[in-house]
Amino acid sequence: MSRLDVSAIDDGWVTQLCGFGQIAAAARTSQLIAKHHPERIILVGIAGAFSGRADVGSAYRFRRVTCDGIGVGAGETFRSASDIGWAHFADIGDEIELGGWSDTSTVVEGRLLSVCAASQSESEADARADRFPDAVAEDMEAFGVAMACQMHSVPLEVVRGISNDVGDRDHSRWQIDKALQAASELVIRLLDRR
Ligand SMILES: O=C(O)c1cccc(C(=O)CC[C@H]2O[C@@H](n3cnc4c(=O)[nH]cnc43)[C@H](O)[C@@H]2O)c1
Repeated sequence: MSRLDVSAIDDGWVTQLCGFGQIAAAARTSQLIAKHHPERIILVGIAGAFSGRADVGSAYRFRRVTCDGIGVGAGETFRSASDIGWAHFADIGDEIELGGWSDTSTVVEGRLLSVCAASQSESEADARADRFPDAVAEDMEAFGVAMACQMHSVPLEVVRGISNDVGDRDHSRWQIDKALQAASELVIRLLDRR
């Protein structure tokens, strides 16, 4: 079974699961922040890469996360919360800046797109890639975690290992172990440069 190897990470860090999808991740993060009062948080896991924008088996650290899927409509007629003039909460819109580490050398340009339902075909992936020309990868939790962190004023870093191409539903092609290994290594490098 694939797992993230966090054995090399210093004491003082608490490792917890955030759950699946934006809602579980936001609620769980808020619960964990209330319990542990962390100085900072790192979200680590896997994500899909938009074609040609990231390599399967590599890991990336992101500067910003954008929510896709909360708003009105679907497909080409979808309008996001910000598009229709709504904030998600107070001054939090569809996009949240990440970071908090002084060293930004391993941060990738381009955004992480955090979706409610993963793209299920190449055409859905292409449509999302067209709507977000600077989106590097797609995940399902980062925006929810970022929302909770923003509300609690806790800096968040997001590290995602790329396990698959966005839209690819054939799990036999996914490289989860390699992606998690790359993500572990990037987190350890990040902790060394704090
Ligand atoms: O069964 C499928 O076809 C399928 C397609 C995409 C994602 C899933 C998941 O169950 C995602 C689990 C988990 O991993 C992250 N993740 C990994 N690859 C992707 C992706 O291509 N698009 C969105 N999320 C992805 C995600 O954060 C989930 O937590 C199943």
